[in-house]
Amino acid sequence: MSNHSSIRTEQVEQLVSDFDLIEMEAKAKAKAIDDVNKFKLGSVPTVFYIPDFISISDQNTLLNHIYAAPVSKWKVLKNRRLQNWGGIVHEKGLLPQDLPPWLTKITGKIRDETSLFPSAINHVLINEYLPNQGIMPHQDGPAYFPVVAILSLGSPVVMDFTPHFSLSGDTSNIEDKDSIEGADHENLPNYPSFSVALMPGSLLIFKDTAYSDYLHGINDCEVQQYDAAVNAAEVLRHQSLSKPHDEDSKTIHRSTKRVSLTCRVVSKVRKNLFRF
Ligand SMILES: O=C(O)CCC(=O)C(=O)O
Ligand SMILES: [Fe+2]
Repeated sequence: MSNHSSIRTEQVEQLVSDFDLIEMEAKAKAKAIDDVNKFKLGSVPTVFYIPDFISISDQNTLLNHIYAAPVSKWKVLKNRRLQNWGGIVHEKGLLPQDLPPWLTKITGKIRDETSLFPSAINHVLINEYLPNQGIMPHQDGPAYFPVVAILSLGSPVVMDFTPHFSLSGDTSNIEDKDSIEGADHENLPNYPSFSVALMPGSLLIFKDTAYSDYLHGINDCEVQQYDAAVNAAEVLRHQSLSKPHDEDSKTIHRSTKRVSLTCRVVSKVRKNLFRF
């Protein structure tokens, strides 16, 4: 074989292997999308709840890393404590800091197994709540790509979603616009209020309308009703595996701390302090 044709053979082999790789990646992505679609919850686009996303031993390892951080890493707020990882989020973008390996292990798994994020997750907020603490209904800031993944550790809680049209400003898909001027948003059939119970080890992801037209929050009560939760059966399954409970009352007793990891992408990343 001449030199020429062997070079060409190598190029063809390289192309074939590149093509195989692209095909394998596309197949893996399609499979991840198929898999995550099985975990869609409720009627509002789009909420996913993946129970037991990480094992109990991985939950403990994560908690050990979180509590190994220096006390100064905690920012103390009135109703919770939080650690910020990945850098400072400014209006104009992220002043980035590398995530530690114990966090990239989990953010990489979230991205690979869901295929819902456009690029590597580069920001993680860790919130810690005592049993009587919560988070006010809010919408996540505009700096984030509009998909959020929340990994739960420790005590279960109920997260409430309530519609808030004025925040999104996009009412194009609502037929009766006059009706949203009034305060009675919650009765619009396409925008029901709903709750999701967040059990330890689970991953909640929300995007689309659930992200843009809803507020999310956690009540600051030690005892929370979960009968209206769209995944109420999941709580029963989880509780029957652990401790005795009162099935009739459908309540969660928050007996210990809850720790959550809010994982997001800040698309605009600042290269240095003064330029973008
Ligand atoms: O702790 C949670 O589950 C929610 C946290 C949250 O909404 C946020 O950090 O924006
Ligand atoms: Fe939030």
